[in-house]
Amino acid sequence: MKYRYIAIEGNIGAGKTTLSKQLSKRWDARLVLEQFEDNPFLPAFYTNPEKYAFPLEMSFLAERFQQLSREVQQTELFAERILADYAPYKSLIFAGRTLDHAEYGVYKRMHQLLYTNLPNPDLVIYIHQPIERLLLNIEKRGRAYETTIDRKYLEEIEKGYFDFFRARQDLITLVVTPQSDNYAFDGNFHRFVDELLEWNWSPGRHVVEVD
Ligand SMILES: Nc1ncnc2c1ncn2[C@@H]1O[C@H](COP(=O)(O)OP(=O)(O)OP(=O)(O)O)[C@@H](O)[C@H]1O
Repeated sequence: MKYRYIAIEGNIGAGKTTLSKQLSKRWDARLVLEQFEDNPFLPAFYTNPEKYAFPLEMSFLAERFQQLSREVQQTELFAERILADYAPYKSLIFAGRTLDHAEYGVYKRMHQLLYTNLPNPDLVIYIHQPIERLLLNIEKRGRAYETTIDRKYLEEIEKGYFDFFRARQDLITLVVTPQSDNYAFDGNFHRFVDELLEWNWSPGRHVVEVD
């Protein structure tokens, strides 16, 4: 298997979780899903970002490290494919936006200390969606605490991802813009992703046209 550990990434509301669930069934892969619903700081963060950003980021940091150590590191001996709906660096990107300079300094050190022990995905598929579409998706799913998410926040998170991809040319990242709103359930899109996994990608960021 060329790419055993794969992560689906993308901005808030891009459809990562739905696509990951579909692909994990298709590939019979071990599915690793972000557990954000259990984080009590998330609703608090959206009402008072200045006060709750730091505890939110620290709790995500610990929780995701634990989850990835368990699911990815400890299953390394098995041949099974692993599919996660987030990459280990996701919170680093969010923290770059949500924390102030000094807090981010502390956060980054903690992240480095913990995450150097975790493997990076062999391949990341970044689902790129226009901001308008993200806003519609967020509205449609109707999580009460997400109503304060605006265009500016989504643009900043997107920029965080793109800056990260530019800086980390050692990782393989495929940026894919789906053509239909229903892409996560679309057999053609699934086949397109299957084909992506046949290629020997060089490290770096690749923008891939969906056919
Ligand atoms: N590190 C973080 N800092 C702040 N907020 C975060 C962080 N990680 C996740 N979140 C928030 O948690 C919620 C869930 O994240 P996200 O929308 O990316 O996942 P999702 O709902 O599974 O996405 P998708 O629609 O692509 O499946 C969002 O409100 C997101 O902003």
